[in-house]
Amino acid sequence: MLASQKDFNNAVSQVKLLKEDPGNEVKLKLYALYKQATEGPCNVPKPGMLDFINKTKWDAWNALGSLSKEAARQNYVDLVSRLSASSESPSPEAPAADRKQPESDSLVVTSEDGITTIRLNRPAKKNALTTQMYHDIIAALQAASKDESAITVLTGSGDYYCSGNDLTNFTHLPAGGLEEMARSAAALLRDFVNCFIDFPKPLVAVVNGPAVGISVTILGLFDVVYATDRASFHTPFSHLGQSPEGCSSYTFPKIMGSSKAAEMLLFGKKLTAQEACAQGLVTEVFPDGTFQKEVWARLKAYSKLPPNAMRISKQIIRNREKEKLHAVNAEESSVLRERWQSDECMNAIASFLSRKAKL
Ligand SMILES: CCCC/C=C/CC(=O)SCCNC(=O)CCNC(=O)[C@H](O)C(C)(C)COP(=O)(O)OP(=O)(O)OC[C@H]1O[C@@H](n2cnc3c(N)ncnc32)[C@H](O)[C@@H]1OP(=O)(O)O
Repeated sequence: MLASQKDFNNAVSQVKLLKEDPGNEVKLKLYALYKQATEGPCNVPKPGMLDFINKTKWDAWNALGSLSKEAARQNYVDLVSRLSASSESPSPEAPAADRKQPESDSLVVTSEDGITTIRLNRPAKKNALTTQMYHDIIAALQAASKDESAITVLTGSGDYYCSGNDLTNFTHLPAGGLEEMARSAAALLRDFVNCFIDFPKPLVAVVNGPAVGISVTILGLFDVVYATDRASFHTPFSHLGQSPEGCSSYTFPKIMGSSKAAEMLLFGKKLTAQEACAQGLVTEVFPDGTFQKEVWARLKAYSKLPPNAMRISKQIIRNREKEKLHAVNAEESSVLRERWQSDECMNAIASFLSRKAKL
């Protein structure tokens, strides 16, 4: 559930009461989120090079891209709540007191009205997944599986749902070189996907914009996928010298039939939201203008259903598949470990990073 105008007004007042100065970087972030929440995307001319302070503020606001006013309001409220919590002594009554917050601001986890929302929050990079974000999502899913909420949601901030794996992850070579990088990425991938396979509660994807790579493949492991009509679904693995993950080599043919799955997974055919819905990957498509309102109203109603009944029903649906899914995940991760060390893959990533290639 997104923060209300009242929550936002309270957060604005709370900022003035902070006991510690949060520092310039955080203040800049608060400024940008405030402008986005109250005025929408940056729509004023860029200040001149010498107007250093206003240019820095403009850059911060502009970096939020087309993040919706509602999401900016939510991010502002979350940030203020974290700042307030860290400047006060811990209170045992605090609602999410025992939830370990993600290591970085690139993931925002909130719980309200029976719904835990995990929000990818790197809009300037189209919510591309850094190594830290994979770890944070694993931790967030583990916490959500044990918290009080009935439903868990994954969504994105800004105009993209997620542009997939952050391709710069491959540039941070450890001491053991490429081989070690591929080994640890494969282990991380396997742990990450296992969390989706084993997640015990209803898991819903709120796909707020285009989705690429691993953010598309894991949709086959969600219970329900709602998408804006602006969303698209793209798995360009061959273009990147890579191969499918997220159990998609098994779930996609099962969901959409083998030839439609092959067109996506081998040839990288990008689907519109309507096409993805017709092929069963998406549950329902909503007009972008009413997407957030309609989806959250519906989820709020579903979250009132008896949670144990939903868990047990999910268990019956998923249990007979689990062993197979784990085996598929292990195989896909091990094939990718080899792929990531191939010339095809290295050349594709180098091309993207040198700005020669884009999807
Ligand atoms: C450990 C587990 C590993 C699991 C493996 C998973 C496999 C995959 O997920 S494969 C899919 C990988 N993703 C991509 O190949 C997408 C690459 N990005 C693009 O082609 C384009 O950025 C876009 C089509 C998504 C968007 O294009 P658009 O023109 O609208 O925006 P940009 O100016 O390109 O993007 C803004 C900004 O964000 C950076 N960025 C976007 N996506 C990624 C990404 N996946 N990795 C790294 N960086 C990304 C982009 O470079 C721009 O950055 P700058 O503003 O600094 O230039």
